[in-house]
Amino acid sequence: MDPVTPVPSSLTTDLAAVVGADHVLTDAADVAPYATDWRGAYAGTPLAVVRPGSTDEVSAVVRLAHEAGVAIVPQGGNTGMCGGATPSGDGSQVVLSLGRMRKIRDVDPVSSTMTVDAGVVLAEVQQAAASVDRLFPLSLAAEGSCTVGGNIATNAGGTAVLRYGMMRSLVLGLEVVLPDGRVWDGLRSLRKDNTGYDLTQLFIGAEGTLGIVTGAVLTLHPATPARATSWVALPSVAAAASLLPLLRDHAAERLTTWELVSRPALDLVVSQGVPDPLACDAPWFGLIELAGPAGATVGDDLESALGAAVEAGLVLDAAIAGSPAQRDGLWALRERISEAQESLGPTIKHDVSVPITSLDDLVSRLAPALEQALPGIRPIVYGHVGDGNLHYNLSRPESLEPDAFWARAAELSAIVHDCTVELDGSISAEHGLGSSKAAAASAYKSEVEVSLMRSVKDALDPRGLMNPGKVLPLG
Ligand SMILES: O=C(O)CC[C@@H](O)C(=O)O
Ligand SMILES: [Zn+2]
Repeated sequence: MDPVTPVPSSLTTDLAAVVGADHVLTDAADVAPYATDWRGAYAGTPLAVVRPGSTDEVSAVVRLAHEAGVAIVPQGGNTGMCGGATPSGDGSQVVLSLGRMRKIRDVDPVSSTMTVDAGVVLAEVQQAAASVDRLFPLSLAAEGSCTVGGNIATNAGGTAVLRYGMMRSLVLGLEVVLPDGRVWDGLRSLRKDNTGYDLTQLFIGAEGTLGIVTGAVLTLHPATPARATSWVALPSVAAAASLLPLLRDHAAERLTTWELVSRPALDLVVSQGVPDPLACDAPWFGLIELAGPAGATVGDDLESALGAAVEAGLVLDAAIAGSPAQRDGLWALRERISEAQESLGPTIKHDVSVPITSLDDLVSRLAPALEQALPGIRPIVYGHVGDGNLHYNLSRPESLEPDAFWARAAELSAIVHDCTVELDGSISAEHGLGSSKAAAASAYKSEVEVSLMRSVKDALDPRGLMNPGKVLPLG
């Protein structure tokens, strides 16, 4: 990386000439919402916040920053989990918000594609797909505020990955502003394009460290208005894992969601007013959803699957949603956990995945190890069991002050991550690395893998100005 160049005082004036003075923010109060993430877990001090309104403006902003040697932190809905969109604290970085780029450029129900600006909110993409009787299946709790550019940058997951894959399975083409300001127009909607390195996939999940995604061609799926949803009580995590092949045998590709919720996670959302449909004294619970086209017999499939599961001792009790309102109630039990946990103080988050057959082992090893390290610690465990992905999130013992708990984060995370890696897992299944997990991920990867990643970064961003310190640690 170049030595730090003094920032020319003309930079903000030049930026204002590109995007308009109203869209270059420098006052502390104006930049505050962009300086920290939604949880307030990561905070920085940007040199300025710039809000371009088009790809050409993004390109011109990046070119100016490149000439000035100033680093850029791209930001979408600011709903990330790992500090990936938060600037450093030294006032040297410009936050580039994509929030004004909100056009749906094209919807094509015949080829089942949609072309969008990066700043379009995920829920708007879902609605635009529904308006032509199609489905955009990415679904996650932050869908009302996260943006498609952020979903692409982080390769977002959510609750329908089991059936549709992660964001990288839903993108056909991209438009990217490169670190020197050039624009790569890869907005192709081809299903087959076997012409060399897959640059589209390279930018997905790169967290803005290789360039800024400004537009995307998304792939749509057939609408699934027939839904059957159930909340189940489970004897163990092993039962949850064994249930997956059973559900698949009964529902095949109609199985969309298989989510796991631990007793403490359920108690937390219930304590915040979400009704518990079972009142069953079980240690684990789950949310199952089947979806299909109009007329599909998903209700019958679900009932026969649950009957077989009860007979096999994998399910203790089950409630099936009888109306859309009841379905929303069951989903709230799962989707409200993340926000509800914030009421217990700072959360030390872990987003780990292991082979599904090792989930039980992971949970059985972690609970005693963490309790021994910090008696009274409260793990709030839940996640996407069908993907082998658990959010093993830790809240402080009631008697421990938040700061004292936060000070133990590295040590507690090492316990979770070491165990995950011993079981051939990943320390970031769906949230990405941001600044918080970049160093840990590099430490667990082989030297060969890290050096390949560094080669890619150096080739595309030789001056290290695109979201420095994210994905790969500095230095
Ligand atoms: O807050 C979290 O750790 C998880 C958020 C999200 O990925 C979820 O699955 O609810
Ligand atoms: Zn998740």
